[in-house]
Amino acid sequence: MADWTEKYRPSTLSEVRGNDKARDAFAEWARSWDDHREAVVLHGSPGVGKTSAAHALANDMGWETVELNASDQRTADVIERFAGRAARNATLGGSAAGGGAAGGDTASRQLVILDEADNIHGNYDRGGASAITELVKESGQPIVLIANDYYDMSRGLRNATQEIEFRDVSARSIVPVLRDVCRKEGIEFESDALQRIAEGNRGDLRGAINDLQAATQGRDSITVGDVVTGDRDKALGLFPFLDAVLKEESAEEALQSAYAVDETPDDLMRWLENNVLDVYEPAEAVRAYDFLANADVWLGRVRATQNYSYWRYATDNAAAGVAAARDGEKGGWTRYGRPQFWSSSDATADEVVGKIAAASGCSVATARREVLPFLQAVTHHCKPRELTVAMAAAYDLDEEGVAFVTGSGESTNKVASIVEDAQARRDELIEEHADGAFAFDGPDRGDDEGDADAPNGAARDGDRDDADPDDSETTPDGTDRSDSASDDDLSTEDDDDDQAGLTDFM
Ligand SMILES: Nc1ncnc2c1ncn2[C@@H]1O[C@H](COP(=O)(O)OP(=O)(O)OP(=O)(O)O)[C@@H](O)[C@H]1O
Repeated sequence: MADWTEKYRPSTLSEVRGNDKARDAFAEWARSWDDHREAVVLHGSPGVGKTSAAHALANDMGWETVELNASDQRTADVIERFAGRAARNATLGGSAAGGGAAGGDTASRQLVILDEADNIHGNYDRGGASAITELVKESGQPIVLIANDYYDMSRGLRNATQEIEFRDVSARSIVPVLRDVCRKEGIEFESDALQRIAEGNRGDLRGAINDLQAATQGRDSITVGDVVTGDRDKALGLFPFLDAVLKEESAEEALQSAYAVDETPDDLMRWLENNVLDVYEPAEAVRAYDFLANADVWLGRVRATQNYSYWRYATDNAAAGVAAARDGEKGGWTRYGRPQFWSSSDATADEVVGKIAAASGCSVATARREVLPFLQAVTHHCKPRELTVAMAAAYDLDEEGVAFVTGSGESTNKVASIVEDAQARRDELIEEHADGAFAFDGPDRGDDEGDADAPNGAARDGDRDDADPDDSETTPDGTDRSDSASDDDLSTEDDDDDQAGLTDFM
């Protein structure tokens, strides 16, 4: 069966739902492009229609499109060819003259769509952030950059572009889309079923269409009872629980909420662990991680003894403890992330802690209890990226390992590119230190005191690997130093955006 999200992808901007203001601003950007000639960034959560809007706009304008992954090393070359200086006075797509800066034949323009603009990096990629920034500035063709996290983009790139935010699509806007799809597919529906799907997807229209397709597979009607009671529904019950613990309730109330959720303490702990950093201030998070570590100890005892009465101590720590770690109540809305390391967690965890222990010269138990939680905290969701690369290189982690430690999706480009860079980094170091130092530990950089203070080999390696931009002066790796110096997009200031207080951990 065809994928409905593709089948029903909007073909014109007017079909893009739920972001009217953004849509109008985007159309205006295109209409006035000749006057400003700036690229634009569309940013917002996954599945809210950014990429669809870009294609729909091109369609409305009669422009061709070329879609590239911004983090791909080859992208800078491709843009240079299509839209860089060389293309300023030429028309893309083969016609002889007209489009771009030189001519008035706007219909012959080519819209360059750069996906994953928040995932470009400058240190290891030749075609990294600064190359893209230069090309974006000089482009002879309109460029749309797509990003989930605007502030993950380099400052240089942000300064060189206009910005339009796509907000999460409200359930009110999602329901009519689902209704249209049902009508076109000849499916009878109960409105409440569509409403439930819309609410369950918290702003993600793509997710809602996927759920509708899954729930109606092989049938010609849908009722509330048919709405999937699988994973997504379970997560629904968890969101209020996460709000209760991380934002609203006292320790005692949070404990009662934990008993009311139909999940094991292991799962509750993973959900909390995966989301606490998105809500708590650093000092609160430190306290919360202490409680989560205690909960983990009790869960270990349950596993070892099969005595399930210990579960309550795990829950006490995970729910009441984490709630008690918070200073007062919190407001706002948080997009809670599902722990990604669900099924493979045990085998992967064993492999990862084994590698950490081997590389750091500590015991597996210490690696599991002390080093792993530390790494999970400082590379949460792969941020900061450089530190995550350094960690993956230090422990030779594969994609599964990086996903496990960081809580990011294993199949994402982000994780794949981190593993790729880590491998390149290992290769570089092996080459550099081939003179008798195949071990990953590189030459002493002359700050033995710092190393001696580091809690273990892991922190030392991460430190040495240029993870902290402030260290660039003392890093022995000349190549990297000059790279980052010439890369104005990775300014220390920028990195500091994400790394406040990081050095405290190291
Ligand atoms: N605002 C919207 N209006 C109509 N359809 C939408 C909208 N947002 C998403 N969709 C549906 O979801 C699918 C995926 O959306 P799209 O790829 O544009 O999202 P995105 O915001 O670019 O997500 P990502 O950041 O993951 O690339 C589309 O093909 C379309 O079927």
